[in-house]
Amino acid sequence: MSTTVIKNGTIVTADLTYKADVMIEGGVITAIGPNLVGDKSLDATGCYVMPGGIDPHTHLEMPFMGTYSSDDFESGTRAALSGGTTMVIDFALPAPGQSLLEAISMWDNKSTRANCDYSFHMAITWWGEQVFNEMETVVKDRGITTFKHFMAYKGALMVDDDEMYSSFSRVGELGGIAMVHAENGDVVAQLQQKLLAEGNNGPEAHAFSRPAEVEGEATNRAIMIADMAGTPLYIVHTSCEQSHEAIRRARQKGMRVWGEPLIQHLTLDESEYAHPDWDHAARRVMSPPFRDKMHQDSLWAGLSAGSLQVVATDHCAFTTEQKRYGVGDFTKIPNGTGGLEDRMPMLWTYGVATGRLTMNEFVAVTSTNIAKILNTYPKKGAVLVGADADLVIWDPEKSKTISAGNQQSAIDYNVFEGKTVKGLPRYTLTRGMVAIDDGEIKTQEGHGQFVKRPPVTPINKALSTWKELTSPRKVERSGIPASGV
Ligand SMILES: NC(=O)NCCC(=O)O
Ligand SMILES: [Zn+2]
Ligand SMILES: [Zn+2]
Repeated sequence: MSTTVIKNGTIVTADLTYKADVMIEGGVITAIGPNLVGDKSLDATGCYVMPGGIDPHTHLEMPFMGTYSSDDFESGTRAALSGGTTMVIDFALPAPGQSLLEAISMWDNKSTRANCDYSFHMAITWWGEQVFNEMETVVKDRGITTFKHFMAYKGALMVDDDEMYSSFSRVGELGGIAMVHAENGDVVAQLQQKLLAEGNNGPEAHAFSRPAEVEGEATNRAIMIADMAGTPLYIVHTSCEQSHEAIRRARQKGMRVWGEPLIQHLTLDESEYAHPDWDHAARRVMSPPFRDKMHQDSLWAGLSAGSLQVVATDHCAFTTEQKRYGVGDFTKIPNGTGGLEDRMPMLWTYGVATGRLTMNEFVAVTSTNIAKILNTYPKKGAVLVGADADLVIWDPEKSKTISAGNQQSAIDYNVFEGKTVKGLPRYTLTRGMVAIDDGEIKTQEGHGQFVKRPPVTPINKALSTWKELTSPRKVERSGIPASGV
């Protein structure tokens, strides 16, 4: 088997920065050290050699709001690799009433085209004995250990507290992790109707219908339900201080909860919805909506303080034509934005270059933390001997201005249009294969493999041990008096 050596670079991991070469053979890292010699070499002079990004939140070719998201596993993972991301985790989404296993086989079919490795989360969109039973197969046979619950999208995907508690309890029993889209869907539905009745039907009303309070309330509720059910909880797209505050407070009390801000919420704000061009505003409609500077500062602070752990995209891209389904009624605008290609360069530019994050924190929040949470570390998220050679050779001097005209995503606009980023991949490697070569796309459709993830992480073990130790105990009494009646 031939060997490749990445030469003259500086390795940056979540905890170390040092100069060394990296040897790759058969898709894995086989040596790290000075002066390595291989059959081929990649020059990393002036670059950082980092674990490829892992985006734990994508929706590729997902049926949603009467249409399908426009990036599929081919274009989506091509966009990912182009921006230095080497693994995505997508959501297998059963229609209410549909078998979980049937939904997974639909996702299996779509994902055969992936250019990089991937895994799935399972969405719980309804509850019943069948779901309860199938969850075991999902975890044990399919290696899918994370279960997402939508607290919003009333009448479609939303589950109620009763269903969440039942499902969370089952997730805990199986050694999995519960996830939530935390917004109070009942309140959102009422606000939407009120706004429409008042004639507020433009895309800006989407943001009015989803204030930070609906997110904060739902986040806190999900955390308390998960703690009572004894399962670790991952909050997707944490967008505001109210939600961050609930996560921070719970973590300080020893509860097992993680928060995931998106690159969009960190760098784009609510003024986008006030844009005079309907299309501009509608293209940025997503849930939760973009917030103001106070919320953005809270998210950035959470990443550096460690109260928020992961930066994702929630990549769910719709074309302008699809967004126009909602002309005259903002509730019909398909919710979602793109970001797969831009997450890493945007976070580097607005995070590392501004001093909000160290390079090591950048690696932690784009790759290593989520690899650990999802129990796929150190196969993924690491520069270590034995790890998959999912690597990005990051050139801090390379820059570009983001434009839909030269992006990989299939849609006709980019929410970051016009932003200049400095810090881009010189090479992106997926299991040792060079997929991005100094801007040239060399991806290989179908190269991506499904990554199974074992249940019962160290966090699951610790939580279940603690819950068992502190569970209610019957008081054994010797002399119980006769009943008084
Ligand atoms: N976030 C969003 O608006 N669309 C994708 C589906 C979801 O994650 O809620
Ligand atoms: Zn969501
Ligand atoms: Zn999502």
